[in-house]
Amino acid sequence: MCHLAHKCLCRAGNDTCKATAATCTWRAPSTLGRIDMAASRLPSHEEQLVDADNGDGSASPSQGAGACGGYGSGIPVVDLGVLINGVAEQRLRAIRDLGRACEDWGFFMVTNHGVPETLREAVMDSCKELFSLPLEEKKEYMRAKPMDPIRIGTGFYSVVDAVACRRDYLKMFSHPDFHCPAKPAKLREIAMEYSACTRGLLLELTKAISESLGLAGGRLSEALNLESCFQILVGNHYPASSRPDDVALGFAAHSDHGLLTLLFQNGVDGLQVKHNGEWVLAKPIPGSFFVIAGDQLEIVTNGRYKGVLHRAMVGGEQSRMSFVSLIGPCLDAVVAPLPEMATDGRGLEFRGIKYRDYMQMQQSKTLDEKTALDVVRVQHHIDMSTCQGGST
Ligand SMILES: O=C(O)CCC(=O)C(=O)O
Ligand SMILES: [Fe+2]
Repeated sequence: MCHLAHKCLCRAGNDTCKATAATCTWRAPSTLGRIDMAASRLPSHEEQLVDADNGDGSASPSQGAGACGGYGSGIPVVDLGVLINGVAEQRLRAIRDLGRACEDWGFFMVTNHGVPETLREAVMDSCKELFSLPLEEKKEYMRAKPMDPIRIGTGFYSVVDAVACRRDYLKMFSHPDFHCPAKPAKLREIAMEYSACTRGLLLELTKAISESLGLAGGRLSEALNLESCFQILVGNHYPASSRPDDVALGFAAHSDHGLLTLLFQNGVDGLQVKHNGEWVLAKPIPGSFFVIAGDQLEIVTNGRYKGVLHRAMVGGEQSRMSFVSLIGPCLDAVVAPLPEMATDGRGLEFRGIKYRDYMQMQQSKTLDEKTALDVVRVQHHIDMSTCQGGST
């Protein structure tokens, strides 16, 4: 059980804290070092396949362009410690800032999140070990289909990729049922703990997001049946290139199918987020997480908070890794805009869809920016007879 007096984030989603004393320690972000595993060389699946000559898979130069970001690039920062333990006035301000971050960016960093750096390192490390396994050990999962609970692959979903993406991935469904490859042996326990810990964090954020919309803290959770929320863990590996000027697409522009995505990376940047029509390079505050708003947040809020477009660029001599924990509604929940969100005469922007069906559709489509969301978007026909002339 937790030994700390303050509220343990691992308990946010469950009543029983499963964290050990070692993993439940609240740490200020300033004490957290960055994970630097970039230097060590990890073979890509492609290399493992020993395919004689694969071509270079480079993306067009325009894909490589991206506005430079620093912590100063304006990406909002949310202090979870204040959201959970802050006094009333501080908390209100933090919730208002969180609402603004969701509305203006759909993307922010979270600090004071309570997930121990040792746990982040452990999960990234075991994921790296998995990628290093001989192909023979991974083959079973490389044949998996999008809705299979464990999948290892290359690209987005290789069968439907329109562009070559230099990305190897491991995906595992971790809630309501936990799935994990048998090897490496240590992955199971670590991933289970990471899943519980980050689920608690994401549910706590969801509560605050609900409040930021002027709703009760439990409203989103109740509408999406988050007690049985779907959760997936994804490890991404973007292999290094031998040419330092070789900038390419690691992961094409997309929005995530879920509600909220939590992401951290090894010491190598590459994640870009679309903001005001520009690609902004996301540079993390050491020890922080990125939070990415997903399509289900856009649907349930009737478009007020948008699932943000993001992509990963790769290039240079260091391989990049990122680790994702994503929560979505219960797979059987029909997700539709909350009636409270259809105010100011806008009407409903989306039709309801079962999350399982949405996910299936998104995973089997070619990645083309927002196509999956467009399928459930209601087309409002403009009655031209009521138009008064040109716009301002
Ligand atoms: O690797 C990254 O930074 C992006 C990964 C991502 O967008 C995803 O896994 O959905
Ligand atoms: Fe993503």
